[in-house]
Amino acid sequence: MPAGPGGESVRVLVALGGNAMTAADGSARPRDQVEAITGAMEHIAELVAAGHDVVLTHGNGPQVGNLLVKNELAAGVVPPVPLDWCGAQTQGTIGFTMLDALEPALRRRGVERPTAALVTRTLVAEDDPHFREPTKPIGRYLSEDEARPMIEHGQQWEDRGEKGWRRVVASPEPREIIDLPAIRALVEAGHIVVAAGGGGIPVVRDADGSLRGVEAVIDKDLTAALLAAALGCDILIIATDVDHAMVDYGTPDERPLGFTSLAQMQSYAASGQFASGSMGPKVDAAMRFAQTGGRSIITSLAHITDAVEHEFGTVIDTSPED
Ligand SMILES: Nc1ncnc2c1ncn2[C@@H]1O[C@H](COP(=O)(O)OP(=O)(O)O)[C@@H](O)[C@H]1O
Ligand SMILES: NC(=O)OP(=O)(O)O
Repeated sequence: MPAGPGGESVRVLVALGGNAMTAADGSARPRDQVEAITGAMEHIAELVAAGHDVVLTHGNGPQVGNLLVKNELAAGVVPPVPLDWCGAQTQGTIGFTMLDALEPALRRRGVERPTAALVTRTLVAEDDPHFREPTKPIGRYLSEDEARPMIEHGQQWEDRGEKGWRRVVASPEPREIIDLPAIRALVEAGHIVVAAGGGGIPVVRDADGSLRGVEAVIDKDLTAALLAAALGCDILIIATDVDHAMVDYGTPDERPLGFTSLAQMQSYAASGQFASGSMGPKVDAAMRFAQTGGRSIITSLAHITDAVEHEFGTVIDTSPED
């Protein structure tokens, strides 16, 4: 019998980190991406084969940053496209690559399910203060010396610790998933859906009601929290490259968080335990979904079935004292 923590089949939204779709050293050649995604889809197929109703979303930080650089470098030869177009292109590329890998992984487990990857728009506010203060790291890590000429050229880069420097771009708050009705219809019709990749293509609504893409990269974990609540998911899994969120991370006293009440997590977050641009938004998204009454789990991709069925990872839930 397929089982969630209480022995039942559950609806799970899995948000896959952009890093899970590149080689361990960050290399993003097409074959690195196909290989990483193929590995990731084995874990997804295992969760589906266990009987759970799975919806997928994914990051695009490494990919959208690389695409932006290609556009900038080729600007004298072919017309460059804006960042929101780059984001849309990553949804297409990552989406179809996920489906190509997921379908055979399901078949090997005797599961036949229709799949779909949906180009998804996410509404943001044009006056969102995050347009003025870029926070979203994208693309490759470079040394400070390599980043310096780009900074002098007007780009914003940030010291991201031991991995190096990374370009940062605007990342407005996701307000509404425009294509939610289509996602819901496909999910209810039994499809395994990949949606809202890279947090969704950021769009603003003009006075006449029409939508227009804007240059930004939305945090996919924050959109995932919105999507999970809108689809009535029981569990949001934020799958990344660490088994647990940790406190005192990177110090000799670091320790993994297991089951943690929402109130306790809020207190850790308020004391600055989770780095911005990496674990910070994951914890933020996890807390937002827990606040809607769901269960959020932050863990590594390899442990997603364990996370659903045996509460592995950092599990955030409302407990009676919350
Ligand atoms: N408190 C923390 N606990 C665990 N990991 C942390 C913490 N703070 C920062 N990190 C870093 O966050 C990374 C995961 O975030 P990120 O690289 O953005 O993942 P993804 O691409 O999977 O979305 C981990 O590899 C780890 O280096
Ligand atoms: N858009 C986004 O959040 O991508 P990453 O998960 O790759 O950072």
